[in-house]
Amino acid sequence: MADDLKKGLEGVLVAESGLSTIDGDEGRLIYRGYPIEDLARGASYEEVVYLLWHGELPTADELEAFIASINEEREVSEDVLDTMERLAAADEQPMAALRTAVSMFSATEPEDEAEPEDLEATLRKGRRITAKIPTALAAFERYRLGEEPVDPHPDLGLAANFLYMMTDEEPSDVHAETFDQALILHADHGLNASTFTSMVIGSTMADIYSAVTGGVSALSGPLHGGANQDVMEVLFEIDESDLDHREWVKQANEEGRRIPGFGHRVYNVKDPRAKILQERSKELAEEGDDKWYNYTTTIEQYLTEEQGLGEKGIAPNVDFYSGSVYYQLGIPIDMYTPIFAMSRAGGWIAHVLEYQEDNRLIRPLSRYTGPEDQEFVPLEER
Ligand SMILES: CC(=O)SCCNC(=O)CCNC(=O)[C@H](O)C(C)(C)COP(=O)(O)OP(=O)(O)OC[C@H]1O[C@@H](n2cnc3c(N)ncnc32)[C@H](O)[C@@H]1OP(=O)(O)O
Ligand SMILES: O=C([O-])CC(=O)C(=O)O
Repeated sequence: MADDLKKGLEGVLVAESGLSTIDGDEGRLIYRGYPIEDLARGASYEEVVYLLWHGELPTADELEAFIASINEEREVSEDVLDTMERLAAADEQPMAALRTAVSMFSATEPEDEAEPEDLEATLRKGRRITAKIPTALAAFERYRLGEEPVDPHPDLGLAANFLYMMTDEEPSDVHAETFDQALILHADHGLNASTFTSMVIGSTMADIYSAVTGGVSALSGPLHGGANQDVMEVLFEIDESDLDHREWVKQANEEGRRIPGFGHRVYNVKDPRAKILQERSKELAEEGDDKWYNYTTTIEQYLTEEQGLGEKGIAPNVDFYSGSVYYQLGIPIDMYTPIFAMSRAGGWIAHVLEYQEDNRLIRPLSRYTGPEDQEFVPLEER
């Protein structure tokens, strides 16, 4: 039995994958050989999902067919809508509503009899999940606002359509493009905690709905996707405090409080996605309110240079700048993590498909530290 314990599985190699790779020292992220910067600049979210699922960028015809096959699956059942309405009325968190919705999608899965080994069927189910997540999430938001859900817009892509369904207004080109880029940047990231969760579930040959529901659950935590909401909460806290934002951060740091959006298991330098989102945040700030952009850049500079976090390899991760981007797009704060899930679903599905092609049950070991040789005492004698 191996006896070297790797807490948090740090540095443990558990699979081979052709999907994405990270250079944590150089700050590079690559999806199937393409630098994230090129994809963010030139592709759409749907193109990137096609790339992840099929291994190659689509031709124009392939993309058109792929988008059509997603768009025709956008509707969610009345049961899902009713549930979103009830959860909104009960003041449930959108991430919990999304977890419930994804789990419910399987009730209307037309291929629920397909064998788990039928990866073509899994791919089609993956398309249905990808198509329905924005609809369910937007409906939840509409119900929270006391409004009726908005039907999907047949002419809008996944990113723009989500903003449209949430607000009942077609987004500007700048907003739609920025949001599409954010989705691209969040689509995949090696064996992060939520992807690994989906893979573990997939490795039991459970269905893709279970794997994605598990991914949503794992992403929700503040150490993972939940940090994007926390960043904005911290910015509000700073704004409301009497302290200047540098002083606030200094004090928080001295109190041992972790700054959300900083630090990463793999990156020792600034996350390349944070760099792109920072640029987008700056552009949006130039159009409107530059307060949040200024806070984030000053805090980054202060923590990295003056507090020396940079030297320790603790730098902004993707969550640090996504919050101020989404805020400037007018998206409610508790929607940030569900939006991350909306994008990452593409990556979860890709990893499950890839792993199940040559599946082996994931089942690591733990070292037993409990007592030995206990003598059982019957209940009535205890
Ligand atoms: C999409 C994503 O999931 S990106 C990550 C989103 N999460 C966050 O932004 C939450 C804040 N960050 C963190 O909590 C961590 O950096 C994690 C969870 C992301 C990574 O955790 P790990 O790889 O396990 O690192 P670990 O928790 O061991 O920290 C290593 C060192 O960096 C320090 N550190 C890590 N993150 C931070 C932070 N945000 N602020 C200050 N110090 C930090 C730790 O205190 C520790 O210092 P020490 O060695 O002196 O004790
Ligand atoms: O890779 C990680 O551990 C976390 C992360 O940045 C992501 O999932 O995008």
